[in-house]
Amino acid sequence: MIQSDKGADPPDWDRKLSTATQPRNGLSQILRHVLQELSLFYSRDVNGVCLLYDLLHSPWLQALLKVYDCLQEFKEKKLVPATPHAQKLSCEVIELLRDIPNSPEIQELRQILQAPHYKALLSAHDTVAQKDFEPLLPPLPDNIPESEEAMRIVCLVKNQQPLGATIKRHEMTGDILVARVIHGGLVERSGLLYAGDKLVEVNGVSVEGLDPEQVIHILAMSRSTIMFKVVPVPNPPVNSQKMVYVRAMTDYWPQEDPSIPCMDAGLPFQKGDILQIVDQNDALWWQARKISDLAACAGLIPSNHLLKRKQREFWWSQPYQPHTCLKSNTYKEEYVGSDQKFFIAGFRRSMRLCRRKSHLSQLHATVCCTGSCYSAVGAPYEEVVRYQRRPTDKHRLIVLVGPSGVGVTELRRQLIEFNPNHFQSAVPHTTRSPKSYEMNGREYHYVSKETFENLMYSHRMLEYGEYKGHLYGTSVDAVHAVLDEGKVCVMDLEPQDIQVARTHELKPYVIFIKPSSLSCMKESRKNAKIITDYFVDMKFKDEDLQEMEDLAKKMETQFGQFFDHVIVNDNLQDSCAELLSAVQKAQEEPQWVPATWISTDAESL
Ligand SMILES: Nc1ncnc2c1ncn2[C@@H]1O[C@H](COP(=O)(O)OP(=O)(O)OP(=O)(O)O)[C@@H](O)[C@H]1O
Repeated sequence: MIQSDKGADPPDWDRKLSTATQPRNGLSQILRHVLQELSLFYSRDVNGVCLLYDLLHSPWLQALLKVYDCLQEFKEKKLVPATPHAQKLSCEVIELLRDIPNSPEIQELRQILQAPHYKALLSAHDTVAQKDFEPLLPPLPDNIPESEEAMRIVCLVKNQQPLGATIKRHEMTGDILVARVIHGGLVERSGLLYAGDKLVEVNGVSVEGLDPEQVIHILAMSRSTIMFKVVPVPNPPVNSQKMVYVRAMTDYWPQEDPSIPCMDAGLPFQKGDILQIVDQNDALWWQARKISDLAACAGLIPSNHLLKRKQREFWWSQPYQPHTCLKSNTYKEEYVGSDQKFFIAGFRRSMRLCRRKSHLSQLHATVCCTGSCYSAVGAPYEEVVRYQRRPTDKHRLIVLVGPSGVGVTELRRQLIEFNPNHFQSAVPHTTRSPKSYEMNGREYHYVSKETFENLMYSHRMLEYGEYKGHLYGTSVDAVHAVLDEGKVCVMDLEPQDIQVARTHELKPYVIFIKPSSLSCMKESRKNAKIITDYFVDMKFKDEDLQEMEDLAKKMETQFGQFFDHVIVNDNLQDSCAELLSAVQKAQEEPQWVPATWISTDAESL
């Protein structure tokens, strides 16, 4: 804390400053004036002035402003090398030192001047000072025929980066044309070549009659500079489109796509990646880069339309397989955790056996196939925007997803127990009648089958299933009831139900709970129990863990594009901490969300 010595004389700041070298009109000078003014109030002991005086008077602020002023002065000066021959000068000094009687200082100076890194530094200095890094351009030919007047000679200096342009042969004329200029590449940054320019010569070699591959070979052989002679395209295309961000909903590997115009220019991506689309001029091939690497040159990706077509072709080329959904919903009667300290609504216990028995699972299987087949027929890209929840906005719904037994319920329970005033589950609906100790709206909302089915068919149910002849499910309104109280609603969903929850009103943040490796699971789940249909808890068998791992892989393959965060549930305490931090980030930090959640008139790609 900064303390002020009330009543004491103001420190002698003016004198200190006047002895220092002050740049004219610098910030230091302004500060000096402010302090002069303040010193009047300081002596009158005006409230708060001492604190401000001490702050402005602090040596670190003084030093910082001095540095700032020096930098400002330096910025205005034009940099001119003291000598462009520092290396030669250094050699001369070494020669002179030979004639001087030896002393420790002379010896040290000689050592410094002869050190290889120092010599390299001087050499680099001279290169820059003499500006001999600029390319030596070959002289223009004297006798340029009149017909070549419209030609342009472009010289590019090669560096480590690819040139960033593709070429093709015109089907009719056989001319070699620049097919596309890649955003962020050397060619694009030079602004000298455009898509449609006709190549006439490369490094003095005529390209007439050559294949694109032969031209590429000439380019590959060129060393430092490449000279193109081109007939410029009359109206070079201008990329005036705004940049769009999308979430990839499928994987794409250019190496496996024979239809890509230039495999080397392709951008591979995986579902869930956020891409910045920088060019959509071509109806089939767009240019994009990953937001994780925005400094990189863009790459080619199939357009929305083209990728959809590819997905459909692939889908139809597959042999028929009956659709088996990952998991359908079943509900245990209620949560009876042994260490439950207080009542928490909305906890269900599930079990594979029970699930298989469920009659409704068959019905649900057909419904949810649209979800599991999503990656095959759905939109390949989803437009996204950065969303930062405002403190007055409702909280985002937190959805936990994971294979049965991985610890979804355990993590959710621990999160709610951590702060039940902030985190809460939604109260589910059921068609069974309440037990004597149950209260409508506490354990469940008890409704008739007809009401339940109405909710189902009007899409007001986020999830539903059947257990022992009764329907169970969680409604959108039950989630809203939690959110309206200003709390964070935490629920677990089967992955095929995520799509139903993905609405602008709930803005779900999906966390995938993933099992760790089999060997780690065997160790960490030694004492863990699977909850069975008969309330007899059973230890995990090896095949349970293997099944969990297989299911997790399937979930990631089919639904990975929807996961905002992945937690590997190895150590329970670590996973709880990670869950808490992820949930906080979801509410407080900007996240990529579908553009349609933010503005209803967002254009679809
Ligand atoms: N990281 C962990 N380390 C050790 N035991 C764990 C861990 N996570 C969960 N468990 C235990 O594993 C068992 C199964 O967890 P849980 O009931 O949460 O599974 P689930 O994912 O909800 O599956 P289901 O939906 O089938 O009930 C519980 O006994 C739980 O305490």
